[in-house]
Amino acid sequence: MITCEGLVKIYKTDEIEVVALQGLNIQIDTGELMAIIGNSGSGKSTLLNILGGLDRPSAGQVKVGDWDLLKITDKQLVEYKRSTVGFIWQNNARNLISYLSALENVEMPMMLSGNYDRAYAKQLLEWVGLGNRMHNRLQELSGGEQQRVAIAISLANRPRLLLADEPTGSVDTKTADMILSIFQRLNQELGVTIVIVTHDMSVAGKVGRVVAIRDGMTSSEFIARHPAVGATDGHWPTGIAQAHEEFVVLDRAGRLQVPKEYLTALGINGKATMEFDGEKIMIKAPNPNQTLK
Ligand SMILES: Nc1ncnc2c1ncn2[C@@H]1O[C@H](COP(=O)(O)OP(=O)(O)OP(=O)(O)O)[C@@H](O)[C@H]1O
Repeated sequence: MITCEGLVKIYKTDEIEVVALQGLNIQIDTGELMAIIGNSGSGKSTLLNILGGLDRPSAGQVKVGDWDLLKITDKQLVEYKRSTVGFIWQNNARNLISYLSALENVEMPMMLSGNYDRAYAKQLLEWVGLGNRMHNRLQELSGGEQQRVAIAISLANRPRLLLADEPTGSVDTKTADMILSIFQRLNQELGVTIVIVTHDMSVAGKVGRVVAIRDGMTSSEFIARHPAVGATDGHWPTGIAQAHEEFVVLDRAGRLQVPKEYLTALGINGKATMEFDGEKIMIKAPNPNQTLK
């Protein structure tokens, strides 16, 4: 469903240029429930904003279904955002209108897009476990309940792709678990492709695949060994290691990212030696006794 190849995003502010994505590659299949994990500033939100049509890429390839987000016109982008993609943010205030009821909030995007469907709006609120609170005003709901309303809203226009930026960032563990269960159900029952961006390692154990981003590039990938097994201890890498197998990501040119800790531990800086013994490849610090002549 999603293909990014050599994706680049450069932010230009006055004289400073920030390269937020530097040739990122990622492939996400239709029907996946996956997470993108990375430290602050690694480029996660930038990627999500590009996939959501909120920001434009600088270069590279980015396709979502039939849409080419590099070449898309502004008019097509409006249509893309309305028809294909739903968004959930950590701070749900920007999705919600506090003086309207939960139901009215879900109906609002339906009205704006001309697809008003009260029965579906109610069904969505049932799905997120708010069947008995749908007539309450938003301001009468807790933060966790509001976040669940935001999930219902994001699905109002029946998007095929749901993008969630730190959806569990401002809720307690119990609510976070509930939100992730809702995602699992929506993914299984509606077949919505769901991409979650987070630095919350406990999310990792509850999705099929985790892609780690470092410095604006995909670095490694964790695939669930058994989709039903979820790490609940929230620890990285132990929790994810139990449920997932780790792979390093290689781009088409054969480039990979070696974790900084490994390089530091081996004192590798700038140059390394590489050996292939027929089965494995070994990267070592250059031998200081071997000087180039
Ligand atoms: N609008 C912008 N203008 C300039 N630089 C930006 C802008 N948005 C993001 N950046 C920079 O791009 C880099 C990647 O930012 P991004 O928000 O994508 O990271 P992130 O992984 O989502 O971080 P966090 O977890 O803290 O949200 C950072 O260095 C950030 O400062």
